[in-house]
Amino acid sequence: MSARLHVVDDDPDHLASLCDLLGAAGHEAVPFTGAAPAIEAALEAPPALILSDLRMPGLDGIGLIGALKEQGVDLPVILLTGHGDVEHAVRAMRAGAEDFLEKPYDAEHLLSVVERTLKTGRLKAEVARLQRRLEPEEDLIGESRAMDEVRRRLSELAAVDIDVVLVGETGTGKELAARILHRRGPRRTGRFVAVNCASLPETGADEALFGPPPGAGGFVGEARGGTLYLDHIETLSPALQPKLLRVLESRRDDAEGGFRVVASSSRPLVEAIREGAFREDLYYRIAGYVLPLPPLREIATDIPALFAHFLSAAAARFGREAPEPDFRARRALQAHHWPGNAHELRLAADRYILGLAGQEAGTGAARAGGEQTLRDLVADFESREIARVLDRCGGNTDRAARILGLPRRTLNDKIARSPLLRNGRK
Ligand SMILES: Nc1ncnc2c1ncn2[C@@H]1O[C@H](COP(=O)(O)OP(=O)(O)OP(=O)(O)O)[C@@H](O)[C@H]1O
Repeated sequence: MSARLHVVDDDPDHLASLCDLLGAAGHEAVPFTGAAPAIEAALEAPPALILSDLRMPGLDGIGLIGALKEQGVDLPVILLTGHGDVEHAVRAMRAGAEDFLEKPYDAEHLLSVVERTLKTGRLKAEVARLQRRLEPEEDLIGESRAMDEVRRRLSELAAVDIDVVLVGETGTGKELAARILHRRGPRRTGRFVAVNCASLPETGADEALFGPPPGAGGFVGEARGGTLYLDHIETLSPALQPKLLRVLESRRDDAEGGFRVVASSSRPLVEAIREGAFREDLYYRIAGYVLPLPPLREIATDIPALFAHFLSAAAARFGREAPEPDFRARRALQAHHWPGNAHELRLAADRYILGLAGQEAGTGAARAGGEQTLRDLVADFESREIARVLDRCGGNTDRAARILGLPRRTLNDKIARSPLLRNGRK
């Protein structure tokens, strides 16, 4: 199949003969006598591949690959190296060259390498297209000002390929945000490797992270060219912190361009630093930008939309009808504290769809056939919230009423009406 190829060589005779050869094979070969104009042209209209000499005055072939990567252009580049120039060939491959050819090259061999690379490129594009269709891009839901701001920041940060620390309570969408940073950034063709620092085993964590030869395999190796998501980094053991620091420092000299780090923490890392639980030098390696994610109670206007999203997902998962939104319960949904944020809201939606909302709490609100209204569901949450606060206050209804912002009589009424609370107070 014919394709448009960019050919780069500072020697005009070589350049002309390469273009002739590729043209005779049915391709459109566009000549460039230096890396800089080739990069500019590739940014404007990316060719199917670039065939470039390695050694050129000014920016060489490896510099060309680096510059394209930096600009977020993912293109296969084949480099032409001098005969027996093993050191440069190795550097070329490490820098991310698709392949290399030794000069003087055999015309047939050159054409077969070009064809193979074009075929791989077409397959990759097809796989990416199918993947996009199978996994429609998820975005953060919410129309509040705070959520708007988070989405805008994420788009800006994704484009500049900076390391980011996401700070937020459990279920505030940190992992979803990290995936968005990866998917919209220049490393999107690399892998997104998620590591939960909280579940790294005491022994063997080293190997899992860094692989057998230091820095070669493990999660860190898999993430090369992509994004390493360090979930719950505040829990990374003191023994592993200096090791991670060393790996991150060596990223700078990594010929393959290293990887992007997105870390998440459930509390501000500066707090952990103050307590001596987190290394300050490690913090300054990863905190290119610190983005806080708001808890649901601070973006209460977004709760109904997110709940509706989880309801329709649950309905699809359990093969049930998605219910009509019930606006009467809107305020009550918004008044709940949702300490588990999206995780808790998703479970609530599951329970609602399965008709389990009132039953579990013993409020007696559940009806047969999954017919509870959102009101029942909210009554369930309300009872749980009251029980939690009463528990914290040692059963003192005066104090509980103050914390809950309810008149004491209203609280007593609610306790009298809820079997869960009545039983709890016996
Ligand atoms: N604003 C949002 N819009 C759409 N989906 C959301 C939103 N917030 C969270 N979710 C979804 O809720 C679930 C939990 O979110 P996620 O795993 O990203 O949270 P997290 O902060 O990483 O949690 P944890 O701290 O427990 O690891 C995911 O399925 C995520 O897609």
